[in-house]
Amino acid sequence: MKLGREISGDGRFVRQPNRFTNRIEPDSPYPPGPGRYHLYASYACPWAQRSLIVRQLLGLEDIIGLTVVDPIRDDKGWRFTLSPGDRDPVTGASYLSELYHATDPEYFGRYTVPCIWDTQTERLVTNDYPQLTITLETAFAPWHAAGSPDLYPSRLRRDIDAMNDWLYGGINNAVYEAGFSRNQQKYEDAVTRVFTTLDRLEERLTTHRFLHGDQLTDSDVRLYTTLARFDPVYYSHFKCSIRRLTDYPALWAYARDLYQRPAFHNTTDFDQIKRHYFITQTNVNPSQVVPVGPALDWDAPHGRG
Ligand SMILES: N[C@@H](CCC(=O)N[C@@H](CS)C(=O)NCC(=O)O)C(=O)O
Repeated sequence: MKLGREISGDGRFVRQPNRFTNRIEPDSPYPPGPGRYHLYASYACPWAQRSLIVRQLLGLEDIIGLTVVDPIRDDKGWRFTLSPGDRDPVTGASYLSELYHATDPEYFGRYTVPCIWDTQTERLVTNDYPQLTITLETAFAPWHAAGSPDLYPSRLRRDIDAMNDWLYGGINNAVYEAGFSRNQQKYEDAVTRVFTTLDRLEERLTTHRFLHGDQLTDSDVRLYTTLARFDPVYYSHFKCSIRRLTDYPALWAYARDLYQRPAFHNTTDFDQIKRHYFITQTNVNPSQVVPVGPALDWDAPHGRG
């Protein structure tokens, strides 16, 4: 993978900015509505799985289309080899990069999931993954299924935003900083931050069912996609190996509590996750050998009510 531009002079991984940041919102060039927008995602990717979970939790499957990319990227990036004829049924493209170049012929960064395509203008609207779940939770509210959870309730928005920022720096992106670091000290800084964050989360989830109390929110979705990958991938591949998720009783039970809900379970594919990281990230795993374990019982009773 092409990380060259994202490794700073001191060996630190600094993630590229999101290139497409238009918003789907009422009274804008991209108003929300059924059938117009199409999501491109990978089951392997934690940033993309957030949108997959939220789309299912809110019952938006018939409102926003979906194409899932092959978990294994080649040197031209994400491929549509899971779709009939190896082509995206919506655009006819073979590679996700074709959508990026159709939107901006000068685009030179990595071609990332998740992203949203507008079938009317035939352009990418956004690959701004932190905003994407919020958009599904707010702009698409008129199309949420009856009885679906309010993942971004007005009274908690400030707390959710603050928690999400803290999760990003402390764990969601910190595992990547540890894994992609080319400098011992920067790696140690990142890995220490990961485990300080997990220790604090363990304390919080010992007394709270979810991050913000009794109600499942957007923050839980963001934490879950990192926890699901922790023992199978980040522990070994990204060298986040001080402790395992399963060494934290409250966090491990919390992760199972979420996993056992259909929207989380249906979008968690451990095989695709492991094959993606271990085969595609040859900068970290040149042999491309995929580990067999770990054997984890995600279906064990969580005991959290
Ligand atoms: N959009 C963000 C985050 C999303 C992201 O990194 N997605 C990964 C998969 S987890 C991706 O699509 N990577 C493509 C690549 O590295 O070529 C970014 O630009 O870093």
